[in-house]
Amino acid sequence: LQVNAEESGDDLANPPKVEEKLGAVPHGLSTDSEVAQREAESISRKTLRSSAEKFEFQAEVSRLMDIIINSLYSNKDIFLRELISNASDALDKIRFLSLTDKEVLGEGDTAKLEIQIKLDKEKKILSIRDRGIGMTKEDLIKNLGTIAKSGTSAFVEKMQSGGDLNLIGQFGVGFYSVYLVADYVEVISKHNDDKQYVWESKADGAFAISEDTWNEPLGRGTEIRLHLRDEAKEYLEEDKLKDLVKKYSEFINFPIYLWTTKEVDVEVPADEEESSEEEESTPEAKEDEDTEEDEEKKPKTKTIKETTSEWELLNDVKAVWLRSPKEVTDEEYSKFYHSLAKDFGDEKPMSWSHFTAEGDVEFKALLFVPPKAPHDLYESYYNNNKSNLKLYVRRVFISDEFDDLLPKYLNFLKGIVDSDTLPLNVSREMLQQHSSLKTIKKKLIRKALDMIRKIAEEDPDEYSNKDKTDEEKSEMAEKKGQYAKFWNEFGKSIKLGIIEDATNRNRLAKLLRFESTKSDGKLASLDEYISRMKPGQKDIFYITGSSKEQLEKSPFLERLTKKNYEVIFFTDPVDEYLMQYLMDYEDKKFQNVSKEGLKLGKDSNKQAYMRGKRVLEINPRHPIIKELRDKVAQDNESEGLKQTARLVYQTALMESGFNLPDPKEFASSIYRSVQKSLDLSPDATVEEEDEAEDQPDSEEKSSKDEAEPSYDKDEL
Ligand SMILES: Nc1ncnc2c1ncn2[C@@H]1O[C@H](COP(=O)(O)OP(=O)(O)OP(=O)(O)O)[C@@H](O)[C@H]1O
Repeated sequence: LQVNAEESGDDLANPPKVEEKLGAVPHGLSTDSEVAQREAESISRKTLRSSAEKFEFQAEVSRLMDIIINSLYSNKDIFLRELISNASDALDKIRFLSLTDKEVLGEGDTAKLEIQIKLDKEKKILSIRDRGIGMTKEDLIKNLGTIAKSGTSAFVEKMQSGGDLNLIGQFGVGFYSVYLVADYVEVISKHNDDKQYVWESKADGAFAISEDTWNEPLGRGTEIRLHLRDEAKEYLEEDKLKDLVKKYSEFINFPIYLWTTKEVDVEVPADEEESSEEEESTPEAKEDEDTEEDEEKKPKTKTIKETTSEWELLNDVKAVWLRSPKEVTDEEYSKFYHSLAKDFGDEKPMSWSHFTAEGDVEFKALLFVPPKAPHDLYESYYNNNKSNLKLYVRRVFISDEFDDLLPKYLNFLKGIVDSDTLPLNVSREMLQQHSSLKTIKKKLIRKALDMIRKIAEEDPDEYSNKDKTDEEKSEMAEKKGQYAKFWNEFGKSIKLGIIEDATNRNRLAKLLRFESTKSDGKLASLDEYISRMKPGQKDIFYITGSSKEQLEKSPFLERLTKKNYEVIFFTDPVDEYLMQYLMDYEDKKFQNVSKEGLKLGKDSNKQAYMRGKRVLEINPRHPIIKELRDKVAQDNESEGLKQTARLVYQTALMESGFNLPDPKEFASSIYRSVQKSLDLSPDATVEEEDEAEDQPDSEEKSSKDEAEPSYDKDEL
């Protein structure tokens, strides 16, 4: 596991001395005196290099740096994992580019995808170097100072209200944590498309950039040099760094080496006097000696202490997800989650699912439910298709921003997917179109929903556990309250799922929790509601409003509670919308108790029907009607008509307050009337849709409604 510095030929291994540099300036651009001056300037740390181009940090970044440099935060260790994580990201990027263009890797040492850490005790410098993608001059200016990311102000706000600095990585500003331990930082970087540059800053509002004409050429990649503060001397200890890498960066997928120096015993030839004495012995005496037993022979060597240096590998790069789940301990899963999610809080993930999918599309996946929702979970929800899963193809990292690997509502999950089926040597765009992705997505959703269901099943507080014995419950004590916690953090995502994912609507509805008139201040599920339904009760009753307190005063509610019906309180703004999609559950329809229709089932249905019909027929400018007309006018072939029928169906549902007795039939009748008005062929009707077959016409349906009231009039 150890690499000799001489063999590796690394310049970190043999830092050039100033005298050497003066003799042969690597890039040949500076005079000797300039080099000496810059070297002196950088070491004195009084000012940034005088000849450098100066920049001001963007205001938010500057505030962030102030907070960090003045922080009394005790866990300063975190800077190392942030730098290693950045180095690993940079290596992932160049490896990805090399899939389609091998040349980008370069040759010799430059092509080695690894991370190196080196200490200079004398100058108090800690250096971390990667052979990743590197940064151009423009990248350095943008990434390290002038463009504030969305997370910058969020993090500053968090810090000002006493937040935890440990979470810095989640806000995308991890680099700046270097100022917890250093008062002066240099970033030396070389991108394939640019010259080598040095970025430097003392976190005093400004940074400087110079073309690097004095350091050794990096080939490609980035070296971060931290000039440590006096109180951060501990980071010059090899053992400290070994511990930190073990603790925080164990799961980095590239080798991390530390340049270690140690004293070792070495055998050297015994000195000349002793050997010459031996040479002088007589031939007879020599013969006698030879015939004596071997073990009595004294070695002609001696042991001395010598200082040697070598690269020591600190991590084991075997990917957790490729191991068998039986072999991975809970602690390892937990640590892997922290490193993957850059979530270094104290809490374990709520749950995980580690599985292999086999068949036409093969992949391994490891999904986690985080302990907490990230600060920006629902920010720009509708414009963001990017999942939080890292996609690998045969162990090569492809992207952590892959579109549509999971549906949006599951974007709170973290994890990795490693596929054997996807091709390696194609662009990200082509990969994005690959047919296997649909299957992967489908399987991931299933597994994710199963994992969430299990959180509930294993929670002794959950209704589903009522039939468990006390012993089983005590075994599950650790999971007590987990589902309520899940619901608190991610309940909204489940509701969005019900709205967006028709295929899994029922599965998601099982995960729904709410308070009700009978839930006793706790959360209840729909299954629990059904189990408490009164004999003869056909529907699930709910009421929507801004708070439970307000709803409890509602006269609509009173009418039902008097008769001992349970009513669900939906108080989240998204609930009203949710109930437009969740029309039934286990064959029970949902009824809003504050809608007029509740008086009589038959009236309710008929009224809703008429209301929807009126909206669609009377308002020709309704956007859906307009779209419908355009579609039908453009294309009266069956595909266009099917789409149109679907549109009408959805609109009908929406416009009628989702109380339609039979929306398909309703859609059908509206559709026919639109067709008529456009004078299209009577053959091309919605009946072409499988689902719409054998529907009676609307008149018949209305009379059927009357014959089948949903409620017993007397009961209500
Ligand atoms: N070693 C590196 N090689 C190449 N680019 C780097 C390196 N370190 C930092 N960068 C660039 O600087 C940017 C800012 O880094 P920073 O650590 O603040 O945020 P981040 O890496 O995007 O997010 P996080 O802190 O969550 O890792 C990165 O996005 C990357 O573009």
